[in-house]
Amino acid sequence: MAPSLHPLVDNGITPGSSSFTGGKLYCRCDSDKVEITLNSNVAHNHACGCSKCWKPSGSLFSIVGVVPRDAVSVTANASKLSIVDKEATIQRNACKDCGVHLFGRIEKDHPFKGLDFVHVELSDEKGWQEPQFAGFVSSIIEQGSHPKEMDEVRAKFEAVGLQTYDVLSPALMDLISTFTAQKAGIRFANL
Ligand SMILES: N[C@@H](CCC(=O)N[C@@H](CS)C(=O)NCC(=O)O)C(=O)O
Ligand SMILES: [Zn+2]
Ligand SMILES: [Zn+2]
Repeated sequence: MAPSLHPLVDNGITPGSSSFTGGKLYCRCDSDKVEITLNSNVAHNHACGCSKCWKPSGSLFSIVGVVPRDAVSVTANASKLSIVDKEATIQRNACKDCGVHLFGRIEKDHPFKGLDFVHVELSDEKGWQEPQFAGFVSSIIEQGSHPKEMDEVRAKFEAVGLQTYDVLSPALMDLISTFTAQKAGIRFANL
């Protein structure tokens, strides 16, 4: 049987709603769930194959998008949250009991500082932006996927209309490089 990429991808992509303005995320504990309120839809939602992003069990990929950090609040059971790796660029706040990552925050100087990383499958609401692309695809090999399965994995993404990349999409890589260039003193006209 072909491996599951992610439940939000395997059977085709459901488009989100441009008028959707946010909702709540919950961890997967049976009781005393951590609750996060997002006052925004996500942007740049995508599949990520890296080893650090939270994935549902049985899935090869995470689905992760960003929201302005001002749009994120912990509205219940904040005491259950703990940062997975304080040294990582993205400080992923996970539920200590069920392991789900509720939000990832960047505190250091970085092009994506000010944006929090979230997984919209933790919400019951419909309307979240649909995945736009698949990134860090080759990284699944580092977690045990066979190199010979990669053609099939990329073909499955392409069949549902998602482009695959081995880092991020060109638009996001351009943003990162623009930030790096500006930090080095390069000034671009009309930007
Ligand atoms: N091949 C590496 C890639 C890790 C990586 O660079 N992940 C990206 C996408 S989430 C990133 O921005 N990481 C920053 C971080 O995890 O803090 C892995 O799978 O662990
Ligand atoms: Zn939990
Ligand atoms: Zn990732």
